[in-house]
Amino acid sequence: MQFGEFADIAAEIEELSADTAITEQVTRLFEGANDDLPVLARFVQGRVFPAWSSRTLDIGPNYCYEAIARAAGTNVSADDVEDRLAEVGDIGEVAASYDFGGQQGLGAFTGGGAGGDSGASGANDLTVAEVADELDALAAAEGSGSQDKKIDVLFALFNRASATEARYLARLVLSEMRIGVGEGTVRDATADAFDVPVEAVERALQVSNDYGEVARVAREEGADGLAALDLELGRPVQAMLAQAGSVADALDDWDEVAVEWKYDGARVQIHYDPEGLAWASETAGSAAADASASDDREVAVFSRNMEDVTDALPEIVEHVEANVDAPAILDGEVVATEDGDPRPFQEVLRRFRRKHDVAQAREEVELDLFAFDCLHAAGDDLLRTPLPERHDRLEGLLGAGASAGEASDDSGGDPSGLSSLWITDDAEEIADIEAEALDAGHEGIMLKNPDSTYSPGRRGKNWLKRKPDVETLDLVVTGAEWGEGRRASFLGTFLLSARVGEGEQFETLGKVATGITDEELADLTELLEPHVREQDGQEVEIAPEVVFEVGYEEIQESPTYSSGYALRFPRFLGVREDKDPENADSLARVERLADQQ
Ligand SMILES: Nc1ncnc2c1ncn2[C@@H]1O[C@H](COP(=O)(O)OP(=O)(O)OP(=O)(O)O)[C@@H](O)[C@H]1O
Repeated sequence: MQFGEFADIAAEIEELSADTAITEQVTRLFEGANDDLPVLARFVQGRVFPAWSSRTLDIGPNYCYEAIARAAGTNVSADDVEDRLAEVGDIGEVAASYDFGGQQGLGAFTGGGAGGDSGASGANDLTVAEVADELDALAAAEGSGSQDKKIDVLFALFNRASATEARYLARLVLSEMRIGVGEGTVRDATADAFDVPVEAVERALQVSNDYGEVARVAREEGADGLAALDLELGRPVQAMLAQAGSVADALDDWDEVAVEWKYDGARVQIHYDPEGLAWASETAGSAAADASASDDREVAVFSRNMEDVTDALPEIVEHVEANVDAPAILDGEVVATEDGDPRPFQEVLRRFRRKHDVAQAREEVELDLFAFDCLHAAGDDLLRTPLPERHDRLEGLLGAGASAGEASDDSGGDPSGLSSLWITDDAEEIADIEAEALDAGHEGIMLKNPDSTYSPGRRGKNWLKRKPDVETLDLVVTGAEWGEGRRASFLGTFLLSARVGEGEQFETLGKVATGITDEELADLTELLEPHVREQDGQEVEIAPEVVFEVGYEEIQESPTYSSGYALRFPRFLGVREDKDPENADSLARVERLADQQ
């Protein structure tokens, strides 16, 4: 297909606003695409490379302005281009505003690829394939003088472009296509153009992460071909994502909840094959130049954006080589630690970006892996497998540690890098796990549906990150209960009250027993014992003297307590030593908060 034809269709799509009309246009584009289909499926979204690829053009906007200026003529400078951009705000419009062509520089004839032998504009002879090849060559330029080479390639393309072609070329190069075509449009258009179920396209996209390849397979092999596409070791897939949610949501929706620590680090997807990553050797042609598919590595590590960060994380590579004993795709979090305690997650991101002196960076910032999921184990794709089974396979791969359903340990993981998973329907146990995670310096907990499969790229309801408490309450302790067993000498459960009026009266609204460590229990007992007024069996009445800060998920109307309200899932956050009962939260505030929910 001529690039001009693509540019005309892009211009038509840009004029449309209805999603259905846009999908129809993209469908027509795909139907008439011939060999260019994979490239068009990317270009129309503004992508030059497949979604799984780490490749970028790696050309700064200034170099692009420079190439446009050179193609526009001797009296135009990169600064002029930038000034015009500041005025109109769209690089496509700026590029389209110049009359390109006929600039006889070296670059006009040395595109570095297929388009070398044609000169002046107006010839309208740029093809989609040529543009793709030239951009491939541009991305491959590296080393000294590479920016000049890149400018030459771009100049040669602009020099042959009509105004409409230049508009979409410039936007493509700077990743600013913005014609209203997203991933969903391409998925639907692929299904419509080649008469395959949209679910089949969706699944194929999830496993391959390659819009071009999926469109080609849909056309040539139909639904069966799509069903045959599988995960490839070495080719990253999109990570499953989470929504904000509460323990109440989780317990209301599922019989049991799978609970994990929410580690404070950065997401990684690790591909491992002791025989060498298959995707690296199977990809031929331009894809072989891909940074993530260029050698016979055993381990590849990808960031949440599917950037290849393998070289920046040698200790993770070594860890996987030492601990994993079969081909695998692991999902997890890398955490920066110092003496076992997590450091701010920005330190991990800094390590991800590090290209030079990696050995020194490794000395400065220690990294630990917590693998919490597994998409492939020893030849089996596990996307359709429920979470606890995936976790069992993960445990099998890492060969040690805690397993699904086991009681809490105190590390949230083990030295092999396996993250712990607890399955429970007990809100108190969940709160304890959260308190441990927070104590260990992590972000909190993830709540996952134990029946859920792995859905790449989805921010669904099956993974909930527990919302931090929006509000906390400062409440007065007016009673307590002695603990049991090894906690028998400590006060354990604390009755909480809200203030009425100036603090002469208090009304109860809940009991808190979670979020408190053994050490804190001892301190709280010492603090409260002098205020005990009366004792009846295990229960004691306490004079209103001490104020607790308490988190909760919800305030419910309830006849159980004298205030007429009850806190759902209250958690102890600390003693407000700076507050007297007279400045504790009032029942009026509790009522207001309950109304606002
Ligand atoms: N046990 C875990 N399971 C899943 N994700 C976890 C876990 N521990 C830490 N995480 C991190 O939490 C993120 C889940 O939240 P979300 O999908 O909303 O990503 P996000 O947008 O990066 O959010 P956030 O900024 O809250 O981390 C994951 O991407 C991952 O990096």
